[in-house]
Amino acid sequence: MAPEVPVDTFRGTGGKVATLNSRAYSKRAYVTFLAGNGDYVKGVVGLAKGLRKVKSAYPLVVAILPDVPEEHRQILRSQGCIVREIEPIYPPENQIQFAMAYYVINYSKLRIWDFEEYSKMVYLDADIQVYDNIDHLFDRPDGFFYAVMDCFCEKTWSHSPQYSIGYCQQCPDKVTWPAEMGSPPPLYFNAGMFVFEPSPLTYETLLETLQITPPTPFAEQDFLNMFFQHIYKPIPLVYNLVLAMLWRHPENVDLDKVKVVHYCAAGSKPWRYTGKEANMDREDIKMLVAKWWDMYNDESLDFKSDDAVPKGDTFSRASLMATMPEPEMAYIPAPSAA
Ligand SMILES: O=c1ccn([C@@H]2O[C@H](COP(=O)(O)OP(=O)(O)O)[C@@H](O)[C@H]2O)c(=O)[nH]1
Ligand SMILES: OC[C@H]1O[C@H](O[C@@H]2[C@@H](O)[C@H](O)[C@@H](O)[C@H](O)[C@@H]2O)[C@H](O)[C@@H](O)[C@H]1O
Ligand SMILES: [Mn+2]
Repeated sequence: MAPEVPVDTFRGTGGKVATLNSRAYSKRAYVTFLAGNGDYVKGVVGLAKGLRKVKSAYPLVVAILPDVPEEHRQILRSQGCIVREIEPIYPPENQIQFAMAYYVINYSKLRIWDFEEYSKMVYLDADIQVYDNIDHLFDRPDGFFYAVMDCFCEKTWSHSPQYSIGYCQQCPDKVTWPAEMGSPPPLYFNAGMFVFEPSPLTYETLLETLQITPPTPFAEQDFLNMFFQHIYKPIPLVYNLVLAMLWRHPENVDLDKVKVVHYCAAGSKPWRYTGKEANMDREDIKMLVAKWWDMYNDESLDFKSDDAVPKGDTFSRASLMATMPEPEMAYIPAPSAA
């Protein structure tokens, strides 16, 4: 009986050759975004260690702006990250004032659609931590944009009609959208985490559309919500717990089930946490910040060169595949001679 050769084995010699749909085997990766020479690099290190702890099968790509210092780039490489420099993206000239200044650099996130060597990516902000394996998100059907719904109740939304009437998509029956204000806003996602497919065509269209779209308060988050409105698919909150949900919609949160925590509430960035801002003295916030630091300080989670091929029974074929070159051809079991 001819030896069985796993169908998705990478390049080899001999045996009958069959081409496979290369998309089925194209690369997947997590991706985050880093700008500046400040302490967000700690967020990326924490994220890299968190993904390692949950045994993610896919690498972490870090899209960095040119202002990220070499020392920080080295730290990221030493943690097994794939560091990719990108050029900044600015919204249309003389209209920047309409976006909250703090968010303008986030338009540069759009460069990740240009990472066309990847067929599917999961974007995660650097102030996000992954506490449970979420690799299965890569298997969601292609052709959609997956992300978690945001909340409109924080003061950061005070510019919006939703906030002015107390409407939030997290509890649409509490304050119903008044007919005189037209139809309720379409479902709106938080852009700190999303599942997407890089593509040259999408990338080109994003940039062209951006040039004719006046900036708005939540910058690239508003823009992405407008751009992907028709293919946006909400995914459960466990994949991106926007911390304000803990005090704004506690009925929607089961902390024991949460897989991904997004430290986006004012004062909640673990690496600059003081506990002084509103809600930051809550026991659940203190627990989540401590959990982030435990992960960040856990030296057993530092990248080691043999990490590429995990040891022992914890290793999964997917993780081996993630470290193997993309199969250009594959072998199917040669017909048995017997
Ligand atoms: O000085 C900065 C500000 C932002 N970011 C990146 O941009 C993302 C979005 O900003 P932030 O998470 O602070 O926004 P929030 O989710 O808190 O609104 C961050 O997570 C980082 O990945 C960065 O690298 N350096
Ligand atoms: O550039 C706009 C940013 O908008 C989002 O953050 C906001 C949003 O979540 C609001 O709903 C909250 O009220 C607010 O606190 C929070 O900062 C994304 O997390 C971030 O990645 C980025 O896209
Ligand atoms: Mn964030």
